[in-house]
Amino acid sequence: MRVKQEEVVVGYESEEGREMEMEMELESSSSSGSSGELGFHDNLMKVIVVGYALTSKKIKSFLQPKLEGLARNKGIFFVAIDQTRPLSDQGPFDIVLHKLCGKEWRQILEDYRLTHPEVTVLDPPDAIQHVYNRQSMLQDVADLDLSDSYGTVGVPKQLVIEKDPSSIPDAIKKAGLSLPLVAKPLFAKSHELSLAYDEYSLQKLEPPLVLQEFVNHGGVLFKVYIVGDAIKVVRRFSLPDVSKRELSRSSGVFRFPRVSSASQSADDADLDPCIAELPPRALLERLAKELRCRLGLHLFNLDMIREHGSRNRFYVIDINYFPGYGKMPEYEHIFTDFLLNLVQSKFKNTATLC
Ligand SMILES: Nc1ncnc2c1ncn2[C@@H]1O[C@H](COP(=O)(O)OP(=O)(O)OP(=O)(O)O)[C@@H](O)[C@H]1O
Ligand SMILES: O=P(O)(O)O[C@H]1[C@H](O)[C@@H](O)[C@H](OP(=O)(O)O)[C@@H](OP(=O)(O)O)[C@H]1O
Ligand SMILES: [Mg+2]
Ligand SMILES: [Mg+2]
Repeated sequence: MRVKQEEVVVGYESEEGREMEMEMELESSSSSGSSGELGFHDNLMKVIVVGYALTSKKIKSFLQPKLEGLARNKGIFFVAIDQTRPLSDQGPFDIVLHKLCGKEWRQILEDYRLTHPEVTVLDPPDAIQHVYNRQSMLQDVADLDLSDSYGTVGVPKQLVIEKDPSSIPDAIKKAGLSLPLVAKPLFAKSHELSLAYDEYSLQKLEPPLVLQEFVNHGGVLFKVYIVGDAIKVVRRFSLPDVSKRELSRSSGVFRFPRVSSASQSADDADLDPCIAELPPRALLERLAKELRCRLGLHLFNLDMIREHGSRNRFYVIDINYFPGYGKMPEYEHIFTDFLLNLVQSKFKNTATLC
């Protein structure tokens, strides 16, 4: 029997009814070829229903046919959440995957988490809010102050300008920030970035802002994607270094509307090995584990740069919740295994972020 995915969505009178129906779907899909990977096929334990509430842009980039196909082979079904209906009337879900804005939506999710502790909501709205603010997002990295034999990880010096732009030159001097500076909107949903060569030009910008020291890093950054325990790193081109000479000769502020997304992969580029060498695996594992725990998130990425000329002095400059996993190599396998493990460990009562 072939059950269309939309039919899997609603209307099971009992959990057993839903499982029976989905097992049939599983049997029919496994006869057309098994992935041979981690899955529930062989013992027909339980299928996993993942309700998702995502923008159409995110659905397009993330929920690609290859992901859905691989998931189905592992017994995972993605089901669109209907935002016009109560969440409790839908599903039942094992996992809720979401990235939507708004206070009202956050409240709906919070209420649902309280009334449905058996469902894993990826991730808790409060933890997501914490990384949507460019001041709080880096605080945990600063507190961690990671330093071991593999290297050090910090954050660039920064300050927040809440309101009055005329206070900027004094605030910069008082905080002892060195030029050049990058100015970013305090709220990370906005991606406009400006690079300032002097403190006075920054008065043109509209607070609330974060002003951050620009760190020379050879024009290459590392995107560290985290999906639960899994880590994948890719290289991307970034803003070029600013020399002392250039700094002394220039002034003004240069605006970049969406510098990060526009930048190309640097994985296949012919680069100086001192710049291109990926951060040490052991350092990334420690960092990811600590941040998963401190941030209370399963799904995020870090933008990391290596200070140019240093051996392994790294800075985290940005943290993004539920980033563009479609650009992460092998994300389909990594993500589906993550969902399986999540449900299995919840079932065995061993689920933990830390
Ligand atoms: N402190 C810094 N030093 C050097 N380069 C920086 C710094 N901050 C930002 N950049 C550069 O500007 C880019 C955009 O900054 P950032 O990642 O903070 O913005 P974003 O809009 O949140 O990006 P994303 O699309 O990853 O969410 C970075 O990818 C990097 O190239
Ligand atoms: O994966 P990286 O290069 O870090 O960039 C991501 C941004 O950080 C995310 O904010 C984008 O997702 P949203 O458009 O859902 O915010 C996300 O959009 P996408 O999922 O549509 O690709 C990416 O642009
Ligand atoms: Mg970024
Ligand atoms: Mg960002």
